Amino acid sequence: MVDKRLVNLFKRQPSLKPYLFITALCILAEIILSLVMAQSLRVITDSAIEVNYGPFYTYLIVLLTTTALLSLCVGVKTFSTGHLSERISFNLRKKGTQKIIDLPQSKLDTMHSGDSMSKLSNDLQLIRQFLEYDGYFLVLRPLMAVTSLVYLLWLNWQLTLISLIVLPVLILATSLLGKPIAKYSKGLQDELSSMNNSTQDILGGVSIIKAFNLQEVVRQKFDKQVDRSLNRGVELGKKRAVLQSLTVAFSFIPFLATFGIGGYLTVIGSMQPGALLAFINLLNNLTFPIAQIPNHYGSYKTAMEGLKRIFKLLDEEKERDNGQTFDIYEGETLVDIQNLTFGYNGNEVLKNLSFTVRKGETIALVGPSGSGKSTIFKLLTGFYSGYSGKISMFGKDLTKWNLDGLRSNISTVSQDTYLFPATIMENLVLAKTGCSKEDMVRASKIANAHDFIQKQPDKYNTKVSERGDNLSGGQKQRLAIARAVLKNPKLLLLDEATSALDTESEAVVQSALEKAMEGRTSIVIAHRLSTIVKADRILVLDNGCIIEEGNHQELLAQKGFYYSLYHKQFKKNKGGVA
Ligand SMILES: Nc1ncnc2c1ncn2[C@@H]1O[C@H](COP(=O)(O)OP(=O)(O)OP(=O)(O)O)[C@@H](O)[C@H]1O
Repeated sequence: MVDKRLVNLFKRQPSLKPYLFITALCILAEIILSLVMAQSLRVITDSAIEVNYGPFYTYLIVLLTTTALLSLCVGVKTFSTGHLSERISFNLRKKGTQKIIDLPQSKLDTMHSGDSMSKLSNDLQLIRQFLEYDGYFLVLRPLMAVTSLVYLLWLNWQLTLISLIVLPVLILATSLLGKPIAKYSKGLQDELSSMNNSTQDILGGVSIIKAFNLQEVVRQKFDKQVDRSLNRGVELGKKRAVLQSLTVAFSFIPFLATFGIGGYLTVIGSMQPGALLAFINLLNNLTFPIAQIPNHYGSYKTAMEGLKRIFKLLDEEKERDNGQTFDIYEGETLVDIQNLTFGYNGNEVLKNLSFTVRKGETIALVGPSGSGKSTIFKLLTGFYSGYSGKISMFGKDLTKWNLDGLRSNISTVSQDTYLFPATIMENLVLAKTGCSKEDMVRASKIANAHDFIQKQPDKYNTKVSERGDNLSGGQKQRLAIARAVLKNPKLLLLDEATSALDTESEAVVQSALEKAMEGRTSIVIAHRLSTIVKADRILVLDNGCIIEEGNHQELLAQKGFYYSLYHKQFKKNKGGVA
């Protein structure tokens, strides 16, 4: 009955055991105290009618003590369930975020960030609410109902059976209505998740939306999504409303029966007034919990749906963390690729590639868009696996490398530069923990970044805003180059896409890239003629195959694919962007 994962949540956190124990004690105490309270009411009433002061005062004290203990119990229970729910939801959030960091890039590329956000916010909130409130009552109320029933039967079994004649109808009605509630809750969670995805997409692409005047289209699409979620929410609300009113209606019938028949029995002297009072008091503990159980159960189902979605993320396989970090490599061939074939989802993108990169060389990758240049980078850095053929990095097979170890030897400057919302200095030093200020300034100078950093309001301590919006595209790229240089890598992977920059900025970035490459081994996805001309070797890719290889002059002399690419793309840009 109880979801195994829920049990495991507690099992995995032994530090929560004391709080679970306290919560269980509170449940037990509440049950016992409610029975004591009913019994006290009974004796107090009867002894007052019989003018018997001894038991009257004794039970009055018992009643007052019980009330005080019940208040204490509620306080302790609120603290312990609050603690449990917070600890568990924080732990899940921590693990979920950690898991996202640990996922392989191939998995991340198929996920939507909005969906992950939904798991770590909406779903977690539902779990938190359940653990803090409904979970407690889902255990307490059935137990309370059973003990109250036993006490009622002991008090007057005939009246109990008559009063509870409608109980099966109440249980049936509430459980029948409880099922669709769980179904609608799941639908609502899925809708909320896809709405989160859209919000994330809108936030990420707001400038494009404005630039292309897509506000109305996006608004309408989003409105439709909001309407769908709203309808689900309204439907859920309707079902809950029917459930609530049915519950109230049915739970009143036992009281009416008790008042009528119990009142009559009291008048004719077959039942003591105190017993009637105790009966009514405990009847509340029986019918009310039963009526509420479907609500708590609905919340349980919703929370378990959320937990299932979170566990789906937590159960994803991590990027491999095995392998070795090898010592400094003294050989000449840094990269050796033999018969490399690779595809995404069964579509071959790289076909039987073989090439080497020797120490100190600059290799330029050129080829039409979609020919597989960036994919080579993704494989060399271990972001994607599942290739056939052999990739040897720094003298060792890539599969033998520990990925952190491998990546510590490589710096990548990609087309999209990501800067963290932190200071410029923090963004730079993450490349090399413990580097000195001098190292950082030196790297920034190589990347043509030092001068513009000095002009920022707080120099190296200037805060970069979200997505680096307070910096120009060229400045962001130069910071990314500085970060790459600061790492002092054995291999530099550069994507030279400077097309988004104006001519002046592009020249500064280009010179930064050239300085970064000096004296290093680099593979460059080349877009500029100057880079291609200076490259030791050019690999010409088309449709995932290396179709030509050589330096600029050799390739021109071949008058093949490169020759026509050069005339179509590079020559007209004369040192500019392809
Ligand atoms: N994560 C992915 N999932 C599925 N297909 C992908 C993925 N990444 C790239 N591709 C496909 O692989 C092919 C090669 O892409 P790649 O990015 O390597 O080309 P490229 O030569 O770098 O292109 P460009 O010069 O435009 O950046 C393309 O057809 C692309 O659609």
